[in-house]
Amino acid sequence: MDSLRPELFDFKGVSMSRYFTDNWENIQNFQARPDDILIATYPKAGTTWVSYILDLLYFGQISPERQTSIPIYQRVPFLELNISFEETGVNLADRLPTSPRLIKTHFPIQFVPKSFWEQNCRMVYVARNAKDNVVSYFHFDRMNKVQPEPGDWNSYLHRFMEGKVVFGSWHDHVNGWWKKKQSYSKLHYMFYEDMIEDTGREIDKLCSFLGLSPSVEEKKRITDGVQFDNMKKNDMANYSTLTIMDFKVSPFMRKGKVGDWKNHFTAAQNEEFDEDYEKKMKDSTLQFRTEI
Ligand SMILES: Nc1ncnc2c1ncn2[C@@H]1O[C@H](COP(=O)(O)OS(=O)(=O)O)[C@@H](OP(=O)(O)O)[C@H]1O
Repeated sequence: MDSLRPELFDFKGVSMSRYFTDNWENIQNFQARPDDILIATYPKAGTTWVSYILDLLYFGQISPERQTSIPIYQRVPFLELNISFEETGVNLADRLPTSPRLIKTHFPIQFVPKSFWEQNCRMVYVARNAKDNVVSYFHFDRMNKVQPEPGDWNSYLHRFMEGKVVFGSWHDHVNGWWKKKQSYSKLHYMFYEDMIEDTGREIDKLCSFLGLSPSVEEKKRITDGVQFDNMKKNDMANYSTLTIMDFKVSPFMRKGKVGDWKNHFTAAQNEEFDEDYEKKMKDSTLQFRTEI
């Protein structure tokens, strides 16, 4: 399985691996529909969490069997994924029988296929503070055999700061989508830390953006079902059915916390990271919480 690990290379100014660029023409020519909902994130920012919430909001009641038979990564296809032994994300999305279609992407804003804009699709972006994000990404790259070799924590942290990880710079990603939100009204920008603080409140905001009004019981069922411990033991949400991931190295649903970075960063790494962060985020109005 180790031979599956790809190289990182520069693709149109963004560090990428072949698994997300090989199908480029088909991805860029993807035909979005007006009711498609694009769930966009930098990797490890809470994609699965929000995907599962959206899936429950739209289909939890009308097709409960879906919850016990179809893994989340098939219900919400990963648009740019192209691994030879799996169905491509584009094909999966094309064949989705549902309406709306929920589609996942980790693309920076400039890579989003143009038909999503032409169709004026709704988009949900989730951002997570950089420190917890890099820790989560490091453990993910250790256990996921189709990600480049992560190396040791210190070198990984430095590569993350330089944007030399798959999907490129965290700073460019969160800022690019944030800037887009100022001109594109159909983009709902969420924060992982807010979800941890009050999941119910964030579901309410999401519902108001989507024009949904679940009953009190339904909302309670969803809020409970998407709590970390419940998702962790839910085989349709925890990725345990995917063989490219080695859960003995690290589980997909790993900690689900704000502030785990403190268990990884040394004082020196933290200082260096903060200094670099200040420079890269100096023109941004985005505010993140690294503890709550
Ligand atoms: N319900 C819930 N509550 C809290 N945290 C949750 C939840 N579901 C997923 N997670 C955490 O999100 C991290 C995985 O991020 P993604 O789903 O974006 O991963 S991926 O990019 O789609 O591979 C990963 O974070 P870490 O635990 O810090 O590694 C998951 O544990």
